[in-house]
Amino acid sequence: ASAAASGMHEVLLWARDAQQAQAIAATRVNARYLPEVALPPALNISADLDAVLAHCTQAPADAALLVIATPMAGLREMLARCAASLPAGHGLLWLCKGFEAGSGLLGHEIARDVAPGLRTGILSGPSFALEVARGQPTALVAASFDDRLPQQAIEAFHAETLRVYSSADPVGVEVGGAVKNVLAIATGICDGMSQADAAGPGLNARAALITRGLAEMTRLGLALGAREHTFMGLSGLGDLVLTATGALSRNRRVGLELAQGKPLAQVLAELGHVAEGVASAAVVLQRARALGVEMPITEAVVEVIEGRSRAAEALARLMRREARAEA
Ligand SMILES: NC(=O)c1ccc[n+]([C@@H]2O[C@H](COP(=O)([O-])OP(=O)(O)OC[C@H]3O[C@@H](n4cnc5c(N)ncnc54)[C@H](O)[C@@H]3O)[C@@H](O)[C@H]2O)c1
Ligand SMILES: O=P(O)(O)OC[C@H](O)CO
Repeated sequence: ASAAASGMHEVLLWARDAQQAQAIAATRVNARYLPEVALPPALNISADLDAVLAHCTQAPADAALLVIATPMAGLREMLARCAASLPAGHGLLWLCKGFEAGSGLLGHEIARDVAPGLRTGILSGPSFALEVARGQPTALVAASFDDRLPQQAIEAFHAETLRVYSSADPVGVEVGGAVKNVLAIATGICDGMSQADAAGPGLNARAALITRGLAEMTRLGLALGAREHTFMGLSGLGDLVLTATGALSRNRRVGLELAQGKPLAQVLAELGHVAEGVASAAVVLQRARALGVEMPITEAVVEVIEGRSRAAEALARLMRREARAEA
């Protein structure tokens, strides 16, 4: 919202917590989630979703764009509420990266269920919110089955410090965004073990995890109907490298702290933000198994998250796997 409001558009930010919305409007700072960033004066803030949606309906369908920025757990409800209020053909993007716990669905599959009349898609790619909000250079990808929606995203967000590419492969873009979170937990665990023991896994192991992680992300994506080259792009390799190695990643931090032996519940309580890879890991594995896709790194992450393996055992099991062709 901050990025768009710095441009030429009218931007309305909805927050579900009325007190928080009031505080943000009064102080121009989101003290709980982005305390370092001063919000643009042009940004309007409201806690009344019906009023926000009614305002959107006044604009022609091609001139207004809704962006859902909740965790994956809130996407279904938000899509349903938007679909109930917006006229058919309205454009809507989400930023959520994950598989829905329970249903095991990706965002575009949920949208097909609950918002079939809207033109929907994903805005994804390597983008720590803090850097985007500070105006640090970032490249994103907007993906949709609708051919006009990526262009709308470009018109809304493409600017001097934010490049927006378009993609017609929402499946690949969503698989990349969801699986990289699980792989960032894996590299966090690996790096946490390296920090604890100089004779433990090191930088070679991290590079191997990222590369073989990309291979398993691609295998799942192809089985779900994605295009292979998407995984070499911003939402695949790009977001994987960022999240697996970047100190701002919450998923990576979960892995680092699990490697220190902290219980998952404590790690999540201290984090205070969503780490989507935690909820997505088991779902990724479930969908992979249903499709006959092997995802050994994801399997190791699930074992550690569920407390069935210690990090060292999970790594040893990965190393004992039979030799195979790289491709
Ligand atoms: N933070 C980042 O750098 C970043 C970058 C790109 C994409 N994402 C993705 O965006 C999504 C949100 O991440 P975040 O970092 O903002 O999470 P966060 O935990 O920091 O903040 C989540 C926000 O959503 C609100 N929220 C939670 N559940 C909700 C619900 N059911 N309905 C409405 N609001 C709800 C919370 O009150 C909070 O304001 C995730 O899927 C994440 O993977 C995050
Ligand atoms: O902090 P993370 O691990 O949720 O990652 C944030 C973004 O998805 C990075 O692109």
